[in-house]
Amino acid sequence: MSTAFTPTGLSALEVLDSRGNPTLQVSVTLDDGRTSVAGVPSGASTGSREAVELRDGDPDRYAGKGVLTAVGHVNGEIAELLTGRRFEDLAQVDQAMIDADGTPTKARLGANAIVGVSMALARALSGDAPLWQSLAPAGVSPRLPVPHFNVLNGGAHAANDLDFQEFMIAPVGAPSFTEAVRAGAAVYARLRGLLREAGHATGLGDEGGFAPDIAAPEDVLRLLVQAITDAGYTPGREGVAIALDPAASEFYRDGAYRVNGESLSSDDMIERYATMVREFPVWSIEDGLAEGDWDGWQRMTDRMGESTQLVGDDIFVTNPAIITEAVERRVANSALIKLNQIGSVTETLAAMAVCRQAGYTQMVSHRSGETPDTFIADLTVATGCGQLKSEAPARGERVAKYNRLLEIDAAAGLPFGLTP
Ligand SMILES: O=C(O)[C@@H](CO)OP(=O)(O)O
Ligand SMILES: [Mg+2]
Repeated sequence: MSTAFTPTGLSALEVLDSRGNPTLQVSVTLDDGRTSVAGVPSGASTGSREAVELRDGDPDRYAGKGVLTAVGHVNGEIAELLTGRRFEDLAQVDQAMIDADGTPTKARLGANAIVGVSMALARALSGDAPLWQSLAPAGVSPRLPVPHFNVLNGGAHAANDLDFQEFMIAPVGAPSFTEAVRAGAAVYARLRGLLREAGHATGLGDEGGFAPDIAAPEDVLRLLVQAITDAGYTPGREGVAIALDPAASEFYRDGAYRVNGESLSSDDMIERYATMVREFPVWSIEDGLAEGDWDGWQRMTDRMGESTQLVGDDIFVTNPAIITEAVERRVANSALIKLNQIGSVTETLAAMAVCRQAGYTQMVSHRSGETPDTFIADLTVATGCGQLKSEAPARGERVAKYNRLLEIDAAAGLPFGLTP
């Protein structure tokens, strides 16, 4: 990405995401004729410090509100800013958009507009090389990730009574990416069977996981262990482990965590997780506590950080400055990485660099509202972070990411697994 270039065409249009909400598709052309397109994802359980996704009119973003203002900004102000101008690299373009926006949260032009342009440009700049190759930071060895399949949905992603948002299966011990995908698909299929046999509904949540009416997280964990075993795998890090994203900000109200009718303090909640980790093969917990509960996070890291991956999502929002503060305060030991949470490719790579330097692991993530765009598959490989969550192996927009990784695996034969 070191050769200078000039964008000659830039445009956006409104398309639908996987939840049926409007989002942007951005197209870019460069002076040497390279073109590319990117689709912008959108979250439902968002952190309050995320870069601002511009929606038209009503602040109730999920009432089918459009993105025409953001589309207009790409077609108007951003196109005017970038086209015909010579740039040295993507970082320069991203900075130009950040400066033009002028707000700390990309609220004026819209993080959805800016990140779409940034992703489309990164892809155009890769030219004939695979995107993962051109995104790879110096000194980092590309790697195929352990896929994290969200096979059971609750919280803001499903209409059931389950407070925890995501129960993921993670084939940590698989010998290859292909085998990991097979394991994910097999356990998912077996889980469907178990739910049916128990008389539960097998309707799907927003991310393709099942959304049965099971209210206690421990009951779900029991079921997952059964599904893993029945599918012929060993539950745990040597086979198929479990990762949780309770998305605790969503059930934290008036200073207490509300889980399955109980009202729990931070310390109760930590105790509950410690028991889960002891009794079930849970290897990773994302957003175990709420985004504002930094003291609780510190205590949880103290208590569990040695043995369990503790991932910050809502609390970190892929923000390099917030992650830096977390490192200083010994909060969590891992960060979830979402491009649209910070709003540009350059800042996403910067957040991952902060993590690498601090010894924090990283898990690249989709959003609950997705498009078929596979950018995150390449980003995961490029940064060698070893973990991706793109959820259930059963919906086109999720499967697209896994299929892109299978393609990369077949073409490049890279190492697989968690960072050594
Ligand atoms: O909480 C999360 O990690 C994400 C993705 O699974 O959900 P959303 O995109 O709704 O924020
Ligand atoms: Mg999350």
